[in-house]
Amino acid sequence: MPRSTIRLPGHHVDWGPWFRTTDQLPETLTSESLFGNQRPLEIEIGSGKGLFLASASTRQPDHDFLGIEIADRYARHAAGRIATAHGHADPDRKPVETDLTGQTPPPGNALMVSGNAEPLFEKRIPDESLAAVHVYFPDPWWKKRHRRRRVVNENSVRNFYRTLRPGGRFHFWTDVLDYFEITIEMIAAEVPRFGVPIPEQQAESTHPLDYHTHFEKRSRENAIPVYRVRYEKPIDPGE
Ligand SMILES: C[S@@+](CC[C@H](N)C(=O)[O-])C[C@H]1O[C@@H](n2cnc3c(N)ncnc32)[C@H](O)[C@@H]1O
Repeated sequence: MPRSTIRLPGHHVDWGPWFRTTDQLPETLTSESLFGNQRPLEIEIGSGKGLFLASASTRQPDHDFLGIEIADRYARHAAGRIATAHGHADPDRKPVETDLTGQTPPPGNALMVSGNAEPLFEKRIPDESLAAVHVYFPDPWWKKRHRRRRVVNENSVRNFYRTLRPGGRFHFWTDVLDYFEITIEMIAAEVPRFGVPIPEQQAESTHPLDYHTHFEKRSRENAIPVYRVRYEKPIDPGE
């Protein structure tokens, strides 16, 4: 489904401190280097419009959340949504540019990065450092010859397993049955220590921003089935 042109945050939202380009990031990505604290760190790959990150980070102030989104305009839009969710929107704010230098520390427990998650997971996230990895409704790349472009692939699931701490979670939701089935088989073959996928439920929504993500909302409004699972890294990964 083609994506509509996305709005950038307005001047009334001070979103710059919630946004980074990849070259503004510290070399190693941890709660300490990104947020200056020791909270458990959760990463979402492909945050789209940022609904999950905005709601999860306000719901769980004792965790840090990093969203990585390759489409720059979406990453900026998502930073605006997060800033708004954390009360950094003011209709009376003067129309001044927000700070996009990456110098202002994130004012809360969430940060949006504009860039490709794959190289970041390859080298810049320490082993056993993450509390969770979230991938919701990744681009399907339907054609067989394009499947290697999927963000959940042999290499990325090995990196998810490596970077999750014992007990850490990998959440994977999709409305593409083929992606779901191939991924479940592939994880069983590539990272059998992840164990069996655990089905996840989505509660009924009471208002439009109550959905887990925008694609979840779209799927449910169109009665499209959604396949939702999580994996948990064993507490003793040697077992
Ligand atoms: C189908 S959208 C789903 C967005 C959101 N998760 C949701 O459920 O509403 C998939 C998103 O993943 C992003 N994406 C694709 N490949 C990526 C990558 N390698 N790194 C970061 N983001 C990526 C796309 O730009 C797109 O915004």
